[in-house]
Order: sequence, then C-alpha cells, then structure tokens
Amino acid sequence: MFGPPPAGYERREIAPGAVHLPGWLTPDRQRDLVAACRAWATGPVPIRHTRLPRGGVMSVQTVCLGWHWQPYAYTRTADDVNGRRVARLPDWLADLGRRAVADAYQDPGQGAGYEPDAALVNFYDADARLGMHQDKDERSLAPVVSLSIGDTCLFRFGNTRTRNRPWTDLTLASGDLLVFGGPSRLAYHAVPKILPGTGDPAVGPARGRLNITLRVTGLTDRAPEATGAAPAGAAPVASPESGTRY
Ligand SMILES: O=C(O)CCC(=O)C(=O)O
Ligand SMILES: [Fe+2]
Repeated sequence: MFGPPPAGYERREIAPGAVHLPGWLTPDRQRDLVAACRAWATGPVPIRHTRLPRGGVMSVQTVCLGWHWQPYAYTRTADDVNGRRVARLPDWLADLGRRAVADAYQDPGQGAGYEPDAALVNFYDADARLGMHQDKDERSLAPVVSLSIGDTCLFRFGNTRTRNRPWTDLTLASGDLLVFGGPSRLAYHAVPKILPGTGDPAVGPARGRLNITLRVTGLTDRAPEATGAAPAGAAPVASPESGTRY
C-alpha cells in the first residue's frame, strides 16, 4: 500500500532514542491514512472523548485498533463505549510502523523486529490538547511510532523523571514521524496547542489534527496464570502501574 518515503527527508534527534523525521509521509500516504481514520472513526467502536476516572473527559477524541485503551489499561473490548471488540490493527499499518522504526533508527533489523499490536488514533480540534504524560500502560518498552496529519501542533518532549523541565518544544506538522524508544521510551510528552488552519485540506482532514501512535502492548489474550479461573480473552488486563497518563 505504501511506497518509499520521500528522498532526502531530514532526521532530527530530539533526545537519545527520540527521533523526528519531518515530512516522512508523502501527501498520498497522508491521504490514504486520513481515509482509513475516517472509516475507523465510525466503528465497530466509534471515536469518542475518553472519560477520565475522576469524571472529566479528554478534549482529544480517540479510537483504538488492536487493543482498546482507557485510563489506564488495555482491553480487547471497549467496555467504556459500546462493549464491542475494537477493529484489528491492519498488517499494512504494522508494516508502516516497521519502516518508521527502521528509518528513525537507521536500523533495518530493529525495524523488521517491530511488532505493534495497538494503535491509538487521536483527533484534535482547534481547542484540544493533551497534558504531560508518559505512555506507560504497555508492558513492553518497544518504541512508540507517532504519525501526524493535518494542523501543525506544538509538541513538548520532556524527560523520563518528572513532568517538568527540562523539555524540548518542537512542532509536528502534517506528514511528520516521531519515534520514541530506548532511553526516551518513558519520557513525558504533551500536545499543549494546535495551530488551527495550518493543515492542507487537500491532504489532511478539512480541519484539525490527526495523530496515530503505534505501540507494542506486550499483552496476550490469555488470562495471567496467577488469576487462574478467568476464561481466555475475558480478563481485562490492568496495568501494573496506573494513574498518571492524563
Ligand atoms: O498527538 C500526539 O502527538 C501525541 C499523542 C499521545 O501522546 C498519546 O496518544 O499518548
Ligand atoms: Fe502519549
């Protein structure tokens, strides 16, 4: 489905293990991804504002593939939406993730070994934002691959110890790839601001910003041995640590 990335794209190391490749997605690939996101947004689990445990809702709207994420765990079914199983993560999207890792780290072997099993598709309208958080509900430390389409955002990439400085502010524009793994895998990060009207509606969505993150959950459908009785596939898989994502 996807040809090679544009020749001569830049590679910027934000921090050890965190690499930004501006314009990595060609306009045609971005259009294909937008069409796919439109379809995923309709179901089997429709895109929605994720509810937070203390009653708030996220300003970002999210639909998941492979595994459903809600604060702060992954499950196969969207029990906070309509109870249905989320759509599969398509092989072509996992392939795109493998290329992303290979290109970011300039390491074809690491790319080939990347097996994402979940994607979060986030839609930001002009006022949406995402607070400082770590992606830590996964049990694997494999890299996160992030693809941005539509309006440019301000993106804040912090450190692994605290949600405060030091951080690096950068912009993620339509077509940009960011991969964070290795020593940066658990770095705090945020989307403090969308820059409305900066996207090209001929390529991206008519308005707003799409972001797709690919992740390796490290989870399986088998209930953990210790819990014994639960039937395979039925047990929600709780994160060992929880509570700080948003
Ligand atoms: O929208 C982005 O660029 C980042 C999204 C993100 O951090 C997340 O979904 O965990
Ligand atoms: Fe994140």
